[in-house]
Amino acid sequence: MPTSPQHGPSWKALADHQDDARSRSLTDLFAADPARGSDLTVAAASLYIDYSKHLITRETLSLLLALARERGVEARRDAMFAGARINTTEDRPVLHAALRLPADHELVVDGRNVTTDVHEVLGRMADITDRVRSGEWTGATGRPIRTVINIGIGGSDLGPAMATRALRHHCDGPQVRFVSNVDPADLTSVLADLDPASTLVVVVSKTFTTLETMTNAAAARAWITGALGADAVPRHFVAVSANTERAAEFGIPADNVFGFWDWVGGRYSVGSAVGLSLMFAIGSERFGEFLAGMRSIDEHFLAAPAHANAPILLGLLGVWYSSFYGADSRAVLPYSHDLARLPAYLQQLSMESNGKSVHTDGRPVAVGTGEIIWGEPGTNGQHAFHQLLHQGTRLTPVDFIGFAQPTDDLPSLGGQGTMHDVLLANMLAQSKVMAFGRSAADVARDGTPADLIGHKTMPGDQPSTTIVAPRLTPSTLGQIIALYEHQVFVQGVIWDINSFDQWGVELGKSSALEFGDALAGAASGTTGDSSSDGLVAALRRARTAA
Ligand SMILES: O=P(O)(O)OC[C@H]1O[C@](O)(CO)[C@@H](O)[C@@H]1O
Repeated sequence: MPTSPQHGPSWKALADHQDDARSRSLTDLFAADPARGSDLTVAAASLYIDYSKHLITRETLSLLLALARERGVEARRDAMFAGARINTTEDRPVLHAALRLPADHELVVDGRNVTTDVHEVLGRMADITDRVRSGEWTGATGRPIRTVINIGIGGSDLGPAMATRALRHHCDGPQVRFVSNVDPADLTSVLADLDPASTLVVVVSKTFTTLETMTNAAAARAWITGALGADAVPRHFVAVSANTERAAEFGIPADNVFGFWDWVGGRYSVGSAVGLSLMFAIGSERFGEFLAGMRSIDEHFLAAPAHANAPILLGLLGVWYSSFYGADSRAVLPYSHDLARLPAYLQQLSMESNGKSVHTDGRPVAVGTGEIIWGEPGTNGQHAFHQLLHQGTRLTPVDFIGFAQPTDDLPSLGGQGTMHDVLLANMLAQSKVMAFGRSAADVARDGTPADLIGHKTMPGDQPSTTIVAPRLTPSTLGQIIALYEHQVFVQGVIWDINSFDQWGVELGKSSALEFGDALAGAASGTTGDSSSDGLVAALRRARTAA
């Protein structure tokens, strides 16, 4: 049984080393080690990752790598890829990596070759995708499908929604829209300009019990049947679920149900049938490239030695800041407008996975775990929250993500270079300024009045990783997703937490049902606390107010 990480010799060595390392600025570290800008980098598939602007020395790195060895990261990784039941609280294997295995790769779990099952579903997905995109699949009145609506939430929404937006340039199928929130404003606004006769609804829910999704799906069914009659459902609804019985009960015929398995966590499911809407948008071939991109990072994670293994290095850096520096959050700043939803996607991936406070055996965790992930596309964030990153008091590691080649480009204002160059120049400038800042002496040299020197001094030492890819394609998007998946995994192993359950969200779900009754006036008495009682009463009063 793994011990708590802080009891091992590597943790102690890192804590001692950190006392020493804290006094060294990034400016000092680069001056003392001019090669670090090229040495502290790692290549993974087509990603080039610079981690030189972190508050680490080469000694820190070797101590972190010793921690990874001590915590058995590589053995745990191998166990995950082999199908061991590492999701212990739910007694399940964790096999999202099997979703991108080639068809001839055998992986037997519980007596079944899971790759056969995966490719059977991928084949069915490709078949319906081709029929919808070609117009062969028609709605109940014989009209081809022009719009697909993905109804799902959490992992059944964020992955395909983020990826469909990111791959806008590769979308040449029906228009795909996403509905997730139980706020009726979401569904209503999405349906507003649509014709039911040319709309296909994909209901995505691993459990097929999630209240938000079932509510939206029922409302969408009423919208379809209201216009086209009850018999229209099989022509206008398909389902993606690990619970095929429930999907059938909803009225979706088995032929229209695309399964996946309990060994795929919701937040790790974009490569499964959960990606069906994405496949409708980009086609099955590009979806295959997306999976191959993920696979290329899986292979890197499996084969690269730890010191050159991107997910291991990035996972260790996440632990370094969360557990040793007490950093609460990490900003993810894609310098790509098409990746606008990546921070939201990574919020679920990381926070639902590692937002845990007990070890795998249920004992409380005594070190900082989990990271708050947030961010906006560059350059928008620069004019909103970067001030805090530049001159605030908090240590906030940053991930910059940029692409050498643009998806769109226009001439720059000055006519020199292009807007994409301006975008990239801003990314590079932000990572430099955050790292090295500007000293008081430098500010004073400019003739700045003494009373403004403190205000204009930039402390620097805001650490960052920069991830660069040639271009935003299905493959590179898949690579970025898999990189983060495995980073989250590495952190969970080091902290010895189960990154694959999410018991914490259950209580809120059952509590919401009770409040539903209270708001409707169906429940009598108290909700159990005076604040909630007051809020229910205020909402009920305000409903009847003019
Ligand atoms: O796909 P389902 O079963 O509807 O679940 C949706 C989401 O709800 C959660 O279970 C909890 O928020 C997520 O893990 C999951 O992605």
